[in-house]
Amino acid sequence: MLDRCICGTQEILLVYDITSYPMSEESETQPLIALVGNKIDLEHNRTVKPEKHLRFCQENGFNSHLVSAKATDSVFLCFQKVAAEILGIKLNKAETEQSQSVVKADIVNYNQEPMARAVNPSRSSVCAAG
Ligand SMILES: Nc1nc2c(ncn2[C@@H]2O[C@H](COP(=O)(O)OP(=O)(O)OP(=O)(O)O)[C@@H](O)[C@H]2O)c(=O)[nH]1
Repeated sequence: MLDRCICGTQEILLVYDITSYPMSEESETQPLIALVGNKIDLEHNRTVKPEKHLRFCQENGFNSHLVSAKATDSVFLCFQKVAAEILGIKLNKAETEQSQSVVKADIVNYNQEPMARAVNPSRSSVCAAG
């Protein structure tokens, strides 16, 4: 996957500070790495299969996140999970659901449809969910 991210590149320079010894050999903890798949609002245009995303995470020991930077709810949840993992906190269901917006829709009873329209003609009574 990395080769795809840097396609068209002929060389990559890794620059470090010769006056500061790399911390990785002295530090006992390694940073957590997560793979974040963006644009999940464009599921119909998906070209990276979910299995491939998950396999890559499993093979490399990465955490997995799927977000849409456009529909920002999932981005907040992603950062919430990352922060919880760093702090060693286990998020409960209520905590993970609080950042996900609830979509509300009217329930249509077609048998009473004419009456419902007469009572509240300005409200739409049709809902389409994708
Ligand atoms: N639908 C959708 N569009 C997105 C999302 N995130 C970014 N985009 C759009 O994708 C385009 C590229 O976004 P950038 O923020 O410029 O990302 P980038 O990595 O610099 O993109 P490139 O320069 O194309 O590699 C923009 O038109 C964004 O509006 C998303 O979650 N959903």
